[in-house]
Amino acid sequence: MDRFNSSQAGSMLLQALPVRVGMDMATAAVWSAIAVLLTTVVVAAKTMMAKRSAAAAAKLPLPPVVSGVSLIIPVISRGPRAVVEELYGKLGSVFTVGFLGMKTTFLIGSESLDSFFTRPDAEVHQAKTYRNLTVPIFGKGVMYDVDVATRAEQFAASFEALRPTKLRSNAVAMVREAEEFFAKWGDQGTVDLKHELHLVILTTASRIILGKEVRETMLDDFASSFHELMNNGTHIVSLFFPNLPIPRHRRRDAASARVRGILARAIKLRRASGRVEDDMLQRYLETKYRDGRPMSDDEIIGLLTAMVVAGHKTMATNVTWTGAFLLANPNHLAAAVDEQRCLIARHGADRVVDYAALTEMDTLHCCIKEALRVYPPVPLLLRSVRKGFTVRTREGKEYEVPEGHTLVCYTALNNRLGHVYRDPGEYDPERFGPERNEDKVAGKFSFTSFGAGRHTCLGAAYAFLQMKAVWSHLLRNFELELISPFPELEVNNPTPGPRGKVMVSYKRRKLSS
Ligand code: HEM
Repeated sequence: MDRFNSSQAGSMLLQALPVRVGMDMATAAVWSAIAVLLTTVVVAAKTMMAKRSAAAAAKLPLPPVVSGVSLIIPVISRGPRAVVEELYGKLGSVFTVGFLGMKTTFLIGSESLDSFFTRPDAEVHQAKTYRNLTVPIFGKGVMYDVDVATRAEQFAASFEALRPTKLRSNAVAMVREAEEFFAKWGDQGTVDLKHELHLVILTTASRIILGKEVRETMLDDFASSFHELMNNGTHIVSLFFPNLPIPRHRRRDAASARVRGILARAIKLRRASGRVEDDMLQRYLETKYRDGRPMSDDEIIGLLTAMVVAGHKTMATNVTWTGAFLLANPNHLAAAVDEQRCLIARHGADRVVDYAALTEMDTLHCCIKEALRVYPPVPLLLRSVRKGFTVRTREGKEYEVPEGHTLVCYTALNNRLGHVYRDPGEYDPERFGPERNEDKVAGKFSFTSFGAGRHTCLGAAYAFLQMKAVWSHLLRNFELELISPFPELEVNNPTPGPRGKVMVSYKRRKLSS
């Protein structure tokens, strides 16, 4: 292309020169010769430069490689994070794991992650790696099963329903749902907090995302089918072999059919009622693609499922970890309770907690964010390389990452780097306070629990509001105590949460200023 442009420029020069100087044939011949010479020199120089830069690129080494087979036993015995951390210590912030002919390159730390988060999909592709897991759950024709442009339109419709103006009304619904849900608890008792929090998050999502029809008439059916879908559809095996004929996948597919049936009924009811509601279902019903085509029912069902999946396990997991950490750390619990006391003193005990009040809860915000840092609900982000690129490591080395590699942003380690976070293994919400701001000062990809860049989470603001609505209600209305051991992390799950039950005892109280 460059060569073509240079020749073209040369011939244009040849055509233009005689006219400009208005000369005789001899002079024109001299100028023509000069032009040919110049063109030849330019073309030769460009070709040489192109060859040199290709040679330079070719000379860049590939990242150091380690055999995946040698990691199987360490991963099983010590867990993936410990193993990746050890490789990071030995090989630096960029390295490749080779396994069964696949090459997976880990990019650790803010300095190495730029290409992962900012390159266009044509070069660093997101969908391919997530398709296996999501198509059996969301169905075909949505999210990672469509081209980038269609997905962008589908996300734009979803984002419309998550805008700050919408979040104001969502916040009221979130607080109301929390009040109604916990009103069912007695004056004192013992509960599995994990189970309860999963339910309250799902109940609220069913109101704000799926709408009144599901919330009021089909919630139990939806909750049990959705639970079955998530339990069976998100195993690590499904990420690699989504259609393996195993009982787990048969249960997943049956649950998926039930969820689809429920959502199809909700759409029908909404259409028949002629009502216009303030929820995500309404948003999709009113959406038209750029070419004027409305969304099909199948697409709406797929997107509604996708939004509940994207938000439910992630938020439910994180509110549970937040609870476990607060109940295991009395000083941070006391700080979060004090903040609620101050807000009650400032606004009065009777003022309903609304969007403005939730956004004032900075201490609680940091407690939630710190749980997201320590145990990110999505610990592993994936991409595939379609066009090779150069990466510069924190240690100052340069590598070529070639086409065909899978890329990993391993948030579980990225969020715990010692040069970014002080005592990274400690639960310390104050690290996000204005004095320390540890994630901000260390580079823009230091905290990747919501991803970053091109595909950053669309629901982060929604998620913080929802999680604060739940915890501000609990802090104001209950004294809680963790009575089971501090939970361990689930294994073999791409979105791991706390393993087993998280038992707490509660006693009702009315917090005052
Ligand atoms: C604590 C809660 C949440 C966490 C930890 C979380 C985490 C993430 C992460 C890590 C990504 C980036 C994936 C990648 O780069 O490959 C992401 C993307 C996304 N999230 Fe969330 N999420 C949460 C809540 C939500 C909620 C409540 C919604 C919607 C209701 C949502 C909708 C989305 C969507 C649509 C994307 C895709 C964005 C894109 O690819 O352009 N998330 N989320």
